[in-house]
This record gives sequence, structure tokens and C-alpha cells, in this order.
Amino acid sequence: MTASEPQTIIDKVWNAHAVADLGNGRTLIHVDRHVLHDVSSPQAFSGLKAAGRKVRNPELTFATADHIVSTDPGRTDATVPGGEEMIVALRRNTAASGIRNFDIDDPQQGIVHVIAPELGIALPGATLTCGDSHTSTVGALGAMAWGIGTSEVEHILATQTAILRRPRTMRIRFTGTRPEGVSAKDIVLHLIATIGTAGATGHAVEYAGPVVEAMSIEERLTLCNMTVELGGRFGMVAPDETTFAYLKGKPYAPTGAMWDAAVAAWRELRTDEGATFDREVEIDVSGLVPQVSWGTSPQDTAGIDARVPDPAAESDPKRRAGLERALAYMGLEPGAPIAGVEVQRVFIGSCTNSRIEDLRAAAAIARGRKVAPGVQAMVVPGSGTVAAAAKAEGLDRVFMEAGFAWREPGCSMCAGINADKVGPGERCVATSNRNFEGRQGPGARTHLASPATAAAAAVTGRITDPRTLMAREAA
Ligand SMILES: CC(C)[C@H](C(=O)O)[C@@H](O)C(=O)O
Ligand code: SF4
Repeated sequence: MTASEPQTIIDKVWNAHAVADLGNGRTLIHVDRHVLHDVSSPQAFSGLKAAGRKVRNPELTFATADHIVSTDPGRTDATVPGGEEMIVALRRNTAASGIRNFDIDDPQQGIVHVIAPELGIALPGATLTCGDSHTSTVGALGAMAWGIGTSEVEHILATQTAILRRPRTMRIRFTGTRPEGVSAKDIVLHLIATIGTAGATGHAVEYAGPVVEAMSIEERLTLCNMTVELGGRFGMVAPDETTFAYLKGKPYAPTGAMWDAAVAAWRELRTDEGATFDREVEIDVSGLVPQVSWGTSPQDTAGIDARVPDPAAESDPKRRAGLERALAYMGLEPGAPIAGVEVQRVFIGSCTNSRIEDLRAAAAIARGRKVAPGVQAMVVPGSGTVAAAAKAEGLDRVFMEAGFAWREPGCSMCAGINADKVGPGERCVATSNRNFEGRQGPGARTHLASPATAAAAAVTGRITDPRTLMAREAA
């Protein structure tokens, strides 16, 4: 491709980071930022040590304890049984290598995909990797970010490069007028329901169109977070004035003349007129309603005014059996309205929806109301930075007065890998990104939804259209 040919944003970032063609379709890519967490890094450090290698670029590497940590106020390393070893390993490995670790008691600790953007570790046009599938999140800033396995974590620690196959490209444009009370989470859930969990397999995705351009960075983070739930490799949004305003003054963002030079370069990071993608999708969001998942895959999602699908209406026997299994696991009646189903748990948190705007949306519903009898609801800010901002606005009080538990930052009840779990057969409305069988604990029934919808479930004890509770606010 010659320089004058129109390029996509994906081509531009890829080409700027390609170090060598390794043959067989493989490219060596420079990694600008590498972020580590407690669960996927200990083995990588052990491998590095066994091979007698050092961390090549500790100044480009950052770490945080998020997955295994307790979210109990007053937590210690040992609060979650089995967690201490990983938290201590991360502390020891990062200290020995000179890597900045946002440890369990650090005011900036938090979920890796929440802290990377809010600290300015992730930047437009940069490559960023993490041993975690939701690394695509920070593509919201125009970074090329992807999740890797533990052996690749070791490779990147040693070389600051990764080996990739160039993905096909895909542009997903959101158009139309976004209705009141419909969040970025509703939009991405609707996207997954529309094109399916294999809808972007093998593709690098650019999210574009007027609806995305009008989104805040936090909303774009929610959108890009679920790229992996579409099978996508990267999910990116071209950086714009919203991005620059968000990043300016962030702790690790460039400053002074470097900032000006960076912004000038970032302005070039957009898909050129006439550039082509391997696949284009357009979704009109006009008329969209809040979304909620009813099954055991993120694509099993429908509008909050919909009914649970009926397996009897499914002609394909394989699909029918899958539906029957999902409904049996979820304890749902075919054809029943989704709204009105009773819940026992509500989880507001995770790298999808634990930022300040998410907490504001949930607090707007919780304010002046009470968590319904029989419901246990928790709010887990994505980071210490988010928690501090929420406290400054009094949101922690709003939640606690309503009867929500207000927790310390971490992955919490998203993946059932620490002490925060949903019990067998319990139904949980969660703002996280996965609803597979057992995701939030063995036998747990997860309904994915937005922060507003989760808060509405908490205060009514049922899956509820949050707009019915917003109306009171407006009146
Ligand atoms: C534990 C970790 C490696 C895992 C991931 O890669 O995604 C987790 O974050 C998840 O969401 O399931
Ligand atoms: S919050 Fe959930 S999805 Fe995000 S990194 Fe943690 S466990 Fe994974």
C-alpha cells in the first residue's frame, strides 16, 4: 500500500507499530504499554525468571491487583482465601523489576481496564496489551489494544513486542437519534443481539457514526469493552476533541510541548475518506429501548419490553435444544414478559460499567428509594479514583442510604473468582459483560443490563424498565 492510498485508522496504527514481517502472515508489533494484573501475570514472571530474562521496558509496564482482591471495606491481602499468593507475587515481581504496581492499598488501584484510561496509560494511536480478554476496552481512546495469553505476557515482558496476524477490518456505524434513557450499554447489547457473538470474529472493529461521535469517553469505553463479546480483536474509536479533553492532565498523559505534539499527531488518526473495510455494519439506534439479557450468552438479549423466547417456535432442533437449556438454567418461562421477573441480587460494577458516569446513572435511580426486601445489591467502583470522585459527589451516601453495599474497587462479582459470588439459582441483574453458565458463581443466573436498569431492579426487586423510574425525576 502506498502512502497516498486512503487508510483506515486500524491500518495507520498497525503500520506505525510493525517492526518486522515474520512471514506466514505474522507481524512483530511494538507494544507501547503493557498492563498486568494479579491473575494472569505470576506464571509469566516465573517463566521469565526460569529463562534468565529481565523485563525489557519496566517504564512501559504497569500493574494492578484487581481480580482476586477482596472488595470488603477493610480488606487485606488475605481476605479472599487463595488470593494472597497472587497479590504478593504481583507485589514482589513488580518491585523486583521496577514496574509501577497499583497495589491493594493504593488510592489509584482498580480494575485494569478502568485505570489504564483514567490514568492516561492508554493513549490514542498507542498499542496496549494485557493478559485479559477485555483489553479492547481502551480502544475507546483510539488505542489498538488487545488481550493476550500468559505466554504472550512473558514474551512482551521480555521483548516489548507481540506477534500478531493482521485482522480483517470492520466498521460498525451507529446512526439515528439515541432515545432518552438508552445508554451505551444498551447500544452494545443490542449490537451483540443483532450481529451475534461471532459477528466480528477475526476482525478489528472501528466504531463510528454520529451516535459514537456524540458519546462521552466513558460511554465509548463501555462500547469497546464488549468488542470481545463479538469475537473482535480490537475495537477502536477515532480520537477527537472529546478524547483530548478527557486525557489532558491525566497522570501519565504527555504534558507541555509533548502534549501539543501528541495532539497534532492524534488528529491524523482517523479513517481517510475512501478507505475500505472488509465488512461494514450500520445500526440505527432510533427507537431503541433499554436492553436486558435473558439467556446464557450476551447475544441472548432483548428489549426490556420483550418476552422470553419460546423454544417451541424454533424450527431448528439444535437451536431449540440450546434455547431450552438456556431457559432451564435461567429458570425462565417461555413467552413470559422479561420485565417483572424477580431478582435476588444486583451488581453494579466491572470494567464495563463501574466509572463515575455509570455510578451517577445508577444513583439517579437509587436516590430517595430503598433496595427492595429480599434483594442484596452492591456497588463496586472500578477504581480508587472513581470511588473518590463518587464520594466527592455524595454518591456513596446515596447508595448506602438506599441499602446498597458500597465496596472497595476490584472485579468483584463479575467473574466469580473472588469472594463476591451469586448463589446457586439466585438471579442477578449485573452491569458486567458475560452471562455464561456459572460466570458469577455455580448456578448463578445473570442478566446483563445497564447501570440504570440494574439500579431499577434493586429498588423494585424485579427486572424493570428504568425509564419508568426516571420519569418521576423529570416530572
Ligand atoms: C481472569 C482473566 C484472565 C479473565 C479474562 O481474560 O477475561 C477475566 O478478566 C474475565 O473477564 O473472565
Ligand atoms: S471486571 Fe470482569 S470482565 Fe473486567 S477484567 Fe475484571 S473479571 Fe474481567
